Amino acid sequence: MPGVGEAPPILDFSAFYSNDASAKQKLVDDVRNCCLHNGFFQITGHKVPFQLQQDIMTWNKKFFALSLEDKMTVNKDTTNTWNRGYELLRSQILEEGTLPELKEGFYIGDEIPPTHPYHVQKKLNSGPNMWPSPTILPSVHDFQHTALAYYASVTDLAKDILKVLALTLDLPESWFDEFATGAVATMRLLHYPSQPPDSPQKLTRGIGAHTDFGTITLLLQDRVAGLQVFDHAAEQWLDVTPTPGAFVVNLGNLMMRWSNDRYISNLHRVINVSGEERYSIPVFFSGNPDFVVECLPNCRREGEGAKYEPITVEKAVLGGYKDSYGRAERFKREAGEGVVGAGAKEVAVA
Ligand SMILES: O=C(O)CCC(=O)C(=O)O
Ligand SMILES: [Fe+2]
Repeated sequence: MPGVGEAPPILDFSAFYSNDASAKQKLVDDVRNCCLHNGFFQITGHKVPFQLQQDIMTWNKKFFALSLEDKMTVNKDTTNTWNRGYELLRSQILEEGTLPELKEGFYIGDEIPPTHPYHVQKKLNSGPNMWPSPTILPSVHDFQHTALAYYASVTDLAKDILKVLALTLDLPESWFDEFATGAVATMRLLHYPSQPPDSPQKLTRGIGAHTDFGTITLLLQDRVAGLQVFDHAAEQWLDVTPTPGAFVVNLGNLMMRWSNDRYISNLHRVINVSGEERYSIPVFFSGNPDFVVECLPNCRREGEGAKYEPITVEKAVLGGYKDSYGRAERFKREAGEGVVGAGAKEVAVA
């Protein structure tokens, strides 16, 4: 169990792929402890190639180095309704009362053609990606290839983590397989400029304190720190220092609900006061949008009932979307800045 005031531990996930039953059991026990404690852990020893992690991070930097005008050609608010493409700096406020967040993003998901039933039926975040044109980005092919290979590799890892989560609940390893088939997941490339020295410390955020809405999130950090996790026992924010090759894994609100609040979806935030640009890539794994989530076995104490009604993944995730963009828009209107971008939506993917 991570002690009070200790950052999420780094667990060696290779035990999951090994034949060493006691090492595997230790991994399961460690993951369970983290899920009960604050819903955060880190993993090394996974199968996502280090080179692929580096390549996608390089693309993250190259994409945000494009001019604003070029990035706006794939603006997510004007080009589509399924949450793909570029998100402007200061579009979101996840923490009420703070300033619009100092981050810009680029949303990528499974390459879903317009004829796919998910797109036709307007399922959660489902449709074609929004890639910059080759005139803007001559090597866009390599960007697509790298991003989709990374997406596939990380969503495979998410499915393996779900197998471990099943074992933590004394369920068969395959318990989440049906839920994970036809799963929707979204990744976002994120760029956090360094906070200007004159910006008010207490109100400035790269991303405000929030919990994620999906099932699990797998986050890759570049070398610049800034992510913090709230430790309720110690009542303090803990730094999650970047470790090369490691993923930060956290449970989202859907997993907390599914486990009858036994497992924790925890508050986290980013504040970048490093003086350097920060880059990160979260992948939010939601699950099959039509799958019905109802209280998992082994998650009720003696005599305790299910706290929540059964709900589809899609409904749970959409219901969790906060009005953070609306909040940022309102803030800007009230500050007399006018609305940036056309019609930002009242939804957030976090
Ligand atoms: O950039 C990070 O380190 C965290 C991002 C995050 O929490 C989110 O996008 O939900
Ligand atoms: Fe998050």
